[in-house]
Amino acid sequence: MAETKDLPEEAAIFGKTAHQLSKTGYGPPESYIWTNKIEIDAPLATDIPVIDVSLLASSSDAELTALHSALTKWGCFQAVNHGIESASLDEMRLLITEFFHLPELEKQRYTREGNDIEGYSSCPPVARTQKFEWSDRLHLQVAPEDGRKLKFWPQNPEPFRYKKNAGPLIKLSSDYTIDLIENNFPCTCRKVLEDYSAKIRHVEEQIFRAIAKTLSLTDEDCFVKKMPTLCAQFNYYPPCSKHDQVIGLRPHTDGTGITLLLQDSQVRGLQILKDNQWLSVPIIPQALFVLPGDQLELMSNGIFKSTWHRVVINSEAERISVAMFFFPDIADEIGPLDQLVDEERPKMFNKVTNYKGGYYNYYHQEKRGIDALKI
Ligand SMILES: O=C(O)CCC(=O)C(=O)O
Ligand SMILES: [Fe+2]
Repeated sequence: MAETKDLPEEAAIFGKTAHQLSKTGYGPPESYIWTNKIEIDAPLATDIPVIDVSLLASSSDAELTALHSALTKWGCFQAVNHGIESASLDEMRLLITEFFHLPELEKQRYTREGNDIEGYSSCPPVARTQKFEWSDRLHLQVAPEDGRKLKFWPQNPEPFRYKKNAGPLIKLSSDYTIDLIENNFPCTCRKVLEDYSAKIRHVEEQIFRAIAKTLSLTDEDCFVKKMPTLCAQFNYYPPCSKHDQVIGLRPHTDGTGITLLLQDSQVRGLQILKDNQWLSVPIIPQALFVLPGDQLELMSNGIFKSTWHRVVINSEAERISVAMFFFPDIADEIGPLDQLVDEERPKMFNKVTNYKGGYYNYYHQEKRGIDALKI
């Protein structure tokens, strides 16, 4: 990429998103430059466990053992055979790409307000004490339905569907008409997200039931029942000429029960921290990358740990991802499950309500709120 000049700081940060900055032709402003070295080319974690969700659902002992081992040794896994067709995954990816390529004014209709988590923005809520991240995001609560803030749900990009079974996906505007005729409703961007959310909920339930089984819990639905809240976060990482000096997402663990992540199908960027080393997560286009969050660590009384991860930037190519976050209700008191506390494993954490509410305070400091709950 051509040499870039540095952009004057004030002009650079005033109301601009990472996407806008990437298009100026200047280098990233000072407030985006990280002083510590970022290993762009971290070794590829080729042996991240791959778990077959269909085998979990049929209670295969071998797969349940593999799941338990994946969660304790790696703290993450690639979920395959989860039942969501590749066309749906690609539809979601394309939808997100198209959203972030809408004119800035159009996207700004969905701008996040104040310290609200939901909406479109180039930074998460709460005062920033650290460097900015080279990414833009759209965060939406999907469930419970009565908590949706539809004003943040994009009406654009234009409704679309894709021609399936025709080699590479081709966007066909006429498919919209077909969809209208066949299904008698318009296939809006909202509808695509709703469809995807229903499918991903099903996957989450199968994974959580299997997790309960690996812990020999009496109630297989104990995690499922505790996670009524589903939020979608669409991430957009523009390319950056100084990609080894900026970060897409700072090191963090998710504040969720569990996160089901759809990665970009071509551009890598996600890294996990394993044994104090950053490793790059390979892309399996049809897989969902599963990360246990802080609240699973809490409920499992520390048997499973939330995993540190971050996102690095590519010098030439943009990257997108779709994170589906499953949370407990903020009014629900969350703590270690009784069945997982005994003399050998005494209670490790105090109970908490609204863990999510305090999450970003810790996030900006690269800390975990759960550590403050340790007994
Ligand atoms: O973009 C990615 O691969 C990871 C996104 C992520 O960690 C998040 O949204 O919390
Ligand atoms: Fe994350």
